Amino acid sequence: MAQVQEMSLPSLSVGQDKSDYLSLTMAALRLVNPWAAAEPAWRPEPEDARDRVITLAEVACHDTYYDCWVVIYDRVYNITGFFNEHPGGADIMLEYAGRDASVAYRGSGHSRMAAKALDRFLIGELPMHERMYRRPGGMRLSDIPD
Ligand code: HEM
Repeated sequence: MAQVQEMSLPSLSVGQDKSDYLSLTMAALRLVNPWAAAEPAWRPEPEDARDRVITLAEVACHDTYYDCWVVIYDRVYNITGFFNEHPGGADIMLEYAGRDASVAYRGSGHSRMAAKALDRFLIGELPMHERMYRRPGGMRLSDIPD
């Protein structure tokens, strides 16, 4: 019995490579609960990534709970991991995964605080020819009929 313990836990002893211990722990967590050990819910985008030009076709590829981009006023946001934090709930946002959510966002009467919250998810903007709002002569939401 003592022999089995020595053989099965060699990398857990003090002084061994800590990364082995960490990966073992993460693997064990994944077995117990696959979501708990997944990637962190939200990670800030590097500053320069915000200047990226992202097409609607690329946005459309990110249309799941685990990988979700939306377009709001011609800007592209990666809201993966924000679902459970959203005061309006996850389902409502998931409906717009990979799509333009400008009208829904506007229609829900979001506050300035919400607009500020958006900023942390910004990853880029649409090319000029795909924009609806932020271009010369672009649409104004107040012009949209009821
Ligand atoms: C994508 C980025 C979004 C962010 C950062 C965001 C953020 C927020 C925040 C901070 C609130 C709290 C109230 C406020 O301060 O306005 C809120 C509420 C709400 N959001 Fe969003 N939201 C987003 C997208 C959406 C979308 C696409 C919808 C779709 C309709 C939506 C629907 C709602 C609703 C219905 C509420 C009101 C919840 C309540 O008062 O019970 N949100 N959101």
